[in-house]
Amino acid sequence: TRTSRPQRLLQAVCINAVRGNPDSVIAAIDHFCQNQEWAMNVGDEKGAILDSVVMETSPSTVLELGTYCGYSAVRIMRLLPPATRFITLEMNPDYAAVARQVIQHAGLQDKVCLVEGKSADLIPKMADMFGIRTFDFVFFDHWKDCYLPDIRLLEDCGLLDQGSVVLADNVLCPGAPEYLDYVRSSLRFSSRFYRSHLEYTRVLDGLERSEYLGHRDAQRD
Ligand SMILES: Cc1ncnc2c1ncn2[C@@H]1O[C@H](/C=C/CNC(=O)c2cc(-c3ccc(F)cc3)cc(O)c2O)C[C@H]1O
Ligand SMILES: [Mg+2]
Repeated sequence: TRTSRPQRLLQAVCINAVRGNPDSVIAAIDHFCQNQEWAMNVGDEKGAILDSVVMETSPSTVLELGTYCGYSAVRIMRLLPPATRFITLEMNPDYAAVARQVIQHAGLQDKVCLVEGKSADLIPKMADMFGIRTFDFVFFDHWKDCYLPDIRLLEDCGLLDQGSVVLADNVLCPGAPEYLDYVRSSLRFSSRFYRSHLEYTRVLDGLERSEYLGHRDAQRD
């Protein structure tokens, strides 16, 4: 049977990227998506914003929802020290298999914990499974209608602390309107929008950075 797009993306990494060099893995994926086949990686333009938010947060614990091919896992972990706890969740076993190999090619397999399963099932188990109390940084890049239920779930499970940062991809395209309304109206978050473009295109998109302010009540009227 034909290979899948993620498998062809992995092939491009194996051929064009230098083993153990995360920047060459990122460049190989961006080149493949710009010149061969579009794929839903956060990409280089929004990736640069992701990099800056990660660096200013300098998190010790990181959670990513929606690994896909591992592009953002490599982007995030290439910036952080080996002691950082990085957990990424992926429900599709075929995508997870590709992501493991992309992450391995980057030489980051010892820093990344890829867990297969659905975020709603796994988030409540994070504390027990990994001994993690709270996440300093969370990257949302999974199904867009899961953004709102999952940020509520993270709050309910006590996995956000004062100062925790949640960065969400695609808040304009494909869009996450209910999620945006929630984080922008909640007194428990301080949010700001980073205007950018849909990966590898000129279509408008952006990232929303929401900082958790602590356990407060009430909704902004
Ligand atoms: C709930 C849950 N738990 C664990 N993994 C989950 C999950 N929901 C999705 N996932 C995994 O994340 C990945 C899914 C990501 C969803 N991302 C998207 O749908 C997505 C779509 C576009 C896009 C924009 C314009 C267009 F014309 C076409 C597409 C661009 C992007 O950057 C995206 O992230 C793969 C999936 O298995
Ligand atoms: Mg995305």
